Amino acid sequence: MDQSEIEEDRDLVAGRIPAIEVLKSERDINKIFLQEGLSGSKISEILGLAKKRNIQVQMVPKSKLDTLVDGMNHQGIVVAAAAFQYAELDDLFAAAALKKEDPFFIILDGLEDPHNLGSIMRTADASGAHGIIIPKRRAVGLTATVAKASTGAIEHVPVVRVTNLVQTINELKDRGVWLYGTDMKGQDYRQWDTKLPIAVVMGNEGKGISRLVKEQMDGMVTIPMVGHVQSLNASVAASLLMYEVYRGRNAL
Ligand SMILES: C[S@@+](CC[C@H](N)C(=O)[O-])C[C@H]1O[C@@H](n2cnc3c(N)ncnc32)[C@H](O)[C@@H]1O
Repeated sequence: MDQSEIEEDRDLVAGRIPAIEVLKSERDINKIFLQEGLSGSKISEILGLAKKRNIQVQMVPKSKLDTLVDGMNHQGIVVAAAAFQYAELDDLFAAAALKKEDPFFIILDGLEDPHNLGSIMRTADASGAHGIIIPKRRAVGLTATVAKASTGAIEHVPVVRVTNLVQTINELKDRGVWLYGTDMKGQDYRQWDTKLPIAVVMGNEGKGISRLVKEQMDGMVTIPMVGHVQSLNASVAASLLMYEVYRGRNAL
C-alpha cells in the first residue's frame, strides 16, 4: 500500500472508537486498514460493521499504519472515509428545530489547535449543542487529528465553515439568536440566561476574540478564576460554558 492508494478527497480516521463511529455513520467508506494479528472486542465489532456494510478490510503491518497516519496513535486501525462534510447554517437551525429546542450554537473565532476543536466537538455532542461555526481562514478545520480527538463526535456535530464570521453573526442576530462572547471581563456565567436562542463565541488560544467580532456581541460571559493563571484553556472554558447552557435548560 502506498499513499497514492488513498484518494485526495478521502480522510483517514485513526483509532478504534473513531473507526467504530465512522462505520456506524452514513459516510461513504473506501477501505479499512487493519494491523495484522490484532484481536479483541473492539476489533470484532469493527469487522462486524465492515461485513455488514460490505467494506474491504486490508491486513497490513503496523509500520504501514504508522506511515499512513504519520505517527498518530492509530491503535491498529485506520479507516479511509469520504472527506468530512461541512454543514450549512440552515442545518444547525434544523437540528435545533428537530429537537424542539432553542438554537444553541458554538462559534470558534480563530481556534488553531486541532485537539481543542476535537475536544470542543466531544463536549458539544455531550451537552446537546446543535452545531459549531468556524471561519475558513486562519483557523483549524476538520482533520484526522480533530476526528481522533473528538472520539467520534465529529460524526454527530455539524460544523459550518464561513468566509466572513461577522456577516454570519449578523445573520444569526437577524434570525433571533443572542450572541455571547467569552473573556475575563463579562458577567459571571452563573448569572447568564441560557434559555434564549444563543450562540457562544470562543476566542483564539492566544489572542482571544477579535475586536470586530467582540463589537457584535450582545453580552460577554466570564468564568470566575481565583488562582494565578490568567485564562483557562479554550476547550476547558468551552466545556464549562456548554454545560452551563445544559444546566440552565435542563433543571432537575
Ligand atoms: C486561552 S484563552 C485566550 C486568552 C487571551 N489571552 C485573552 O485575553 O482572551 C482562549 C479562549 O478561552 C475562553 N476563556 C478562557 N478562560 C476564560 C474564562 N475564565 N472565562 C470565559 N472564557 C474564557 C475565551 O473564549 C478565550 O478567548
